[in-house]
Amino acid sequence: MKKNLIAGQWLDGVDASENRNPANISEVIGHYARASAEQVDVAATAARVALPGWANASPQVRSDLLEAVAQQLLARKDEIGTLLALEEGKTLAEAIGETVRAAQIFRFFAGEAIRVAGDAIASVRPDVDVDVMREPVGVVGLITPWNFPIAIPAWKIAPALAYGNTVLFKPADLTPASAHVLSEIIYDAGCPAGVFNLVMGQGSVVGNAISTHPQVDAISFTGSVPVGRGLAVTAAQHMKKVQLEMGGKNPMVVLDDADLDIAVPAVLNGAFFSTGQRCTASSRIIVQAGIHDAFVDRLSSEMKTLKVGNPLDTSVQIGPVVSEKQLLSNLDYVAIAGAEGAEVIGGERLNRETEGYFQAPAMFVNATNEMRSSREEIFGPCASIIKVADFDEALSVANDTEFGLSSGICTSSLKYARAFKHKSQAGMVMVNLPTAGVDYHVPFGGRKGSSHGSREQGRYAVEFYTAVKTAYSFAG
Ligand SMILES: NC(=O)C1=CN([C@@H]2O[C@H](COP(=O)(O)OP(=O)(O)OC[C@H]3O[C@@H](n4cnc5c(N)ncnc54)[C@H](OP(=O)(O)O)[C@@H]3O)[C@@H](O)[C@H]2O)C=CC1
Ligand SMILES: O=C(O)CCC(=O)C(=O)O
Repeated sequence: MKKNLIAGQWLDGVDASENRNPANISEVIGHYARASAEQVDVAATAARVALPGWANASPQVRSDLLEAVAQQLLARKDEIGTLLALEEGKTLAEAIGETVRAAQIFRFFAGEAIRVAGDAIASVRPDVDVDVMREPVGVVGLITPWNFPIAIPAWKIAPALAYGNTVLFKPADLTPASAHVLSEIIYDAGCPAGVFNLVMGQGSVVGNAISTHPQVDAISFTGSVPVGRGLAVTAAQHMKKVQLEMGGKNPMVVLDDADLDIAVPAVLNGAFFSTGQRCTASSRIIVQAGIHDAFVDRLSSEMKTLKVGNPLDTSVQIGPVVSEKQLLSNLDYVAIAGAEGAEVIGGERLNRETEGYFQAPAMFVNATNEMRSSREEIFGPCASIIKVADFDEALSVANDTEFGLSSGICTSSLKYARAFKHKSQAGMVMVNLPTAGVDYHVPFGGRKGSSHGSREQGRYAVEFYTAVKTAYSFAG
């Protein structure tokens, strides 16, 4: 049984989750303690008690801790990547890559910890100095999803600790193993008791207890739109700072002048890699009429060659869907797209040597942007192909969505690339690149229904994880 870390102690929970391999559902990866609301209370109190010590610790101490975590993640990337692939189902290469990305994030924020800066601004009054300073927000609750079970925790925990906050971390109940290893590494690196608390368990119990706890000052969440919206309301009721990263229905535009050698791999990657389980996945492929048929032919023939199977087999390109619930939901959307009049290519459940949640990638050709399958986030390896007449229609369809996380365009025209970068209503815009797969050191986030609050990652994370104080002093 893997335990929670509360107030510096590894503690049992009230019950436990059973973590199973989605590529081989008879294989149990481990049992993970689920905390109670009372244990969340103990963790929150410990985080509050630990806050002054950590907030006032030398930035070098915080930096050294984060660097030690980065080094351990790098040293153990193959072992952790294997565990991650086993519990979440992404391929070994993707899982090791995600572990390295987590290490790079910790290393980046090890640097940021010693670069916290303010402003000295001239006062409008004589002999008065004005200093704008950044202080920790306080106790932060970090609630993360299953699809990036080590990178998303890393991009919340590392800035939280770098800027002097104390942490309550709740990973997804479905994928606690990578989060648990990361927590052990943070503990072993010498993090003081109460500064970092791991509280595993279900969202309805542990997540709810964190988001309503009076000692928690701020909540950073990544996950679904309904839960995110609920957290925004709860945060407002409790006057907590909140940051939400939610869904996407990300468009990839392919213009007549696109290079198919760039566009097809970009769409294969953006739509189907990581089994389509990325909030940045390309799920609406908006293709200009002149290139449409050639693009669809080539995409469908290359899609059919993608090898779906056990993520530990290094020749496999697409691992299983994460859970039975998610697979059934994906299969429903495949049926919906067909019933709505799209021509469905692929998308069926697949049998492999072991019993798992395997699904063939799917294209919904001749889709329209009005179809449910083009409007709702599926979160599986499924992409609608929508034909348009010209750039203006492509842009209008791309922006016609409640979401606004990432978007992309494949074109050889500087004019259209530039126009798309400026007019796309998304937080992240890609030119001749997949909509998914972002750098770790630049801002991450979206607009409209995709995100709420300030940006994550890179130097922009300082906005969420610090509070600004303006200090006036009279020296006359
Ligand atoms: N934008 C993104 O990056 C992601 C989007 N999604 C979208 O969400 C859908 C469902 O995925 P899922 O993981 O179930 O997403 P959820 O939003 O349900 O879960 C995300 C996190 O929030 C927790 N949570 C759930 N309910 C509450 C609550 N009431 N209060 C506080 N925390 C809560 C979850 O806990 P628990 O683990 O117990 O459920 C998990 O840790 C996907 O199909 C996809 O559309 C999913 C993952 C990432
Ligand atoms: O595309 C990426 O690299 C990140 C995607 C992501 O953060 C997510 O799906 O939650």
